[in-house]
Amino acid sequence: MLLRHPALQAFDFDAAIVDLDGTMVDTLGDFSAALNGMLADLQLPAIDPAAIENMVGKGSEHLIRSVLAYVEVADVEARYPQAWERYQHHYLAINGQHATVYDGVREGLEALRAQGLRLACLTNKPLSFAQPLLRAKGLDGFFEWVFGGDSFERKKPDPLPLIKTCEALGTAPARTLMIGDSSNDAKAARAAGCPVVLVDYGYNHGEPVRGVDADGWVGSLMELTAAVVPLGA
Ligand SMILES: O=C(O)COP(=O)(O)O
Ligand SMILES: [Mg+2]
Repeated sequence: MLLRHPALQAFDFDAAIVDLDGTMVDTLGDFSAALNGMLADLQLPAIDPAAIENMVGKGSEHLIRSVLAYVEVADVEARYPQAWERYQHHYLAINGQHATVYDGVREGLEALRAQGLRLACLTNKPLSFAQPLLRAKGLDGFFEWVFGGDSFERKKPDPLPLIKTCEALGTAPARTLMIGDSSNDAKAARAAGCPVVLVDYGYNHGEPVRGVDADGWVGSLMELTAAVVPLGA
């Protein structure tokens, strides 16, 4: 664990905004099942989860376009509408079945709530995927707000979704901690003026997460809070 922001060391925040894929839930199995279902329907070759991992993080539209390009579709835009329709069909059918909550997430969220922090979930996933996933994993009750990649005009790494989430929470960005797993979360947080801490186990486009401009890195949400919250005290 490395925390280099004074507010992180004192853990002096009013709220936290938590990313979903790669931070709270390992959804690579879901992505793989839905994308390979889509590819089979389009009579295209299958893709390996290891290749998918590097494409996750910028929302479903970007993911589908990246996968179509990866399997060497000649005209990605021509195939895109059918691909998106098939992807949605498969994703909603399997949502959560091949996904697991990372160790320390539940305990970490409980500790953040015990500190009196307001919590929101902000993901680039479509809201219609995110809400049932959080419910299926028993994580929905932690959050006052859940926003998806289609909740606002622009997605992370644009700061707009973070600014809008702070507005919904009624908290100042400087007192609202972003907890994520990728450069999208960190860039959005920097531009919005939120401190940002990254977990070191998620999806960061195949790049080392410690190379991202952030205020700290942790091995789990529990580790983040255990250092600062006297549990049981
Ligand atoms: O669906 C994605 O692209 C990733 O979503 P995330 O913002 O929860 O990491
Ligand atoms: Mg993520």
